[in-house]
Amino acid sequence: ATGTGYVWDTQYGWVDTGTGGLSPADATKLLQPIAHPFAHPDTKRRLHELISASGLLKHLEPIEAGLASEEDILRVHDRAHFDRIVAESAWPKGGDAGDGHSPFGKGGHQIAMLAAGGAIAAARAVVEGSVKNAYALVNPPGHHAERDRGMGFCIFNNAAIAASYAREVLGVQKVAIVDWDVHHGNGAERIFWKRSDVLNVSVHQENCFPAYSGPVTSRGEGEGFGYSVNIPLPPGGGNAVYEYAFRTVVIPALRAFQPDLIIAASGYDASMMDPLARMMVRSDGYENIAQQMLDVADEVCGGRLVLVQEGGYSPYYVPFCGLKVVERMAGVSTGFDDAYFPIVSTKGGDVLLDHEKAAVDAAAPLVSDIR
Ligand SMILES: Cc1nn(C)c(C)c1/N=N/c1ccc(/C=C/C(=O)NO)cc1
Ligand SMILES: [Zn+2]
Repeated sequence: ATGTGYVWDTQYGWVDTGTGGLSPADATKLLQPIAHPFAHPDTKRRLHELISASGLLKHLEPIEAGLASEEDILRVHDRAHFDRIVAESAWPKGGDAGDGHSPFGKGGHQIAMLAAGGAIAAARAVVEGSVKNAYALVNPPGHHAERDRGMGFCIFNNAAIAASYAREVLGVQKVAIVDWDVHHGNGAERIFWKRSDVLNVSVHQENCFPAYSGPVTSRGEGEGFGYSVNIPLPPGGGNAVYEYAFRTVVIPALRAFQPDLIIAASGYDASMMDPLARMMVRSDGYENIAQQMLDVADEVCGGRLVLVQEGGYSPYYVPFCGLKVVERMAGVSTGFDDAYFPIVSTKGGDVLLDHEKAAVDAAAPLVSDIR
């Protein structure tokens, strides 16, 4: 198949993230209400609008999100979690995903079901071959959501739900989930912790969020031992360490696993301008890892690659990072540059530092336990 599928739904721009940055406004703590909380949906709406205004949208195959079914959600999440989200979604001001810092508005369960449905629709289009690869620009994100609870702005684990749908409904045998959001992909890791037919690889800033989650020693259990790969990176890493981590660990892990489908939890919060982490990746750094993923997908699974949007909190920079990634997926150049490149290009991250190389080299031997 050729063509790049694209999922966006207007309601992804309607996620109500409340009045606080991470903590809701609280006069007793002098926490003021804020117009653009960290997880405000405008950041992802701006990425969609840049994809549209740049002309790239015309080169993409639109894929309808549709609501995931209860059955789709329950392949990954407990009934109790699902029922609580639906119940709190009926409250006048909505509820919380599960950590007290992840609010959603009234009717928010519907948008979360659309996000999971968008990831499913993208995976289905790729597996059925109506497109070669696909970008699911979904919201709210999902990679922190575990079976029994949401956290870190995540309600349902969109990528894990798509992976389970591909395996149990579409008959895909081996799925790899590669998470380059800057925060640890704890959700899919826990969900597939004991499985060896889903490989989970997470590249993240060490100890950023969840706290103390995703050390290199966290490798899975039983049948699943070796099929959770964690590459924690020291703060301050930029293009160089991400290029090195993908070239020397992530891509070899995918070659060893030989998946039938690759799903990427694609967040842009490792960027030079993100408020919720301390990495320094630029748009050209994201282009590089995207190209490495496209090449290995061509090599091992006929190019079957689905990117599912996760985090990314800079309304300035997420649009340009995402634009460059989707351009690479579609093999199209819009002719528009990263408008922030003059600002971010002189700030470093281009040289692999010894302690960064050491952190990646610590994870390299993990690949030998993948078959
Ligand atoms: C502070 C604090 N205090 N407490 C108790 C909690 C639960 C706190 N949450 N911190 C957070 C929550 C979410 C993120 C990023 C999520 C993301 O982008 N994932 O991809 C970062 C920090
Ligand atoms: Zn993140």
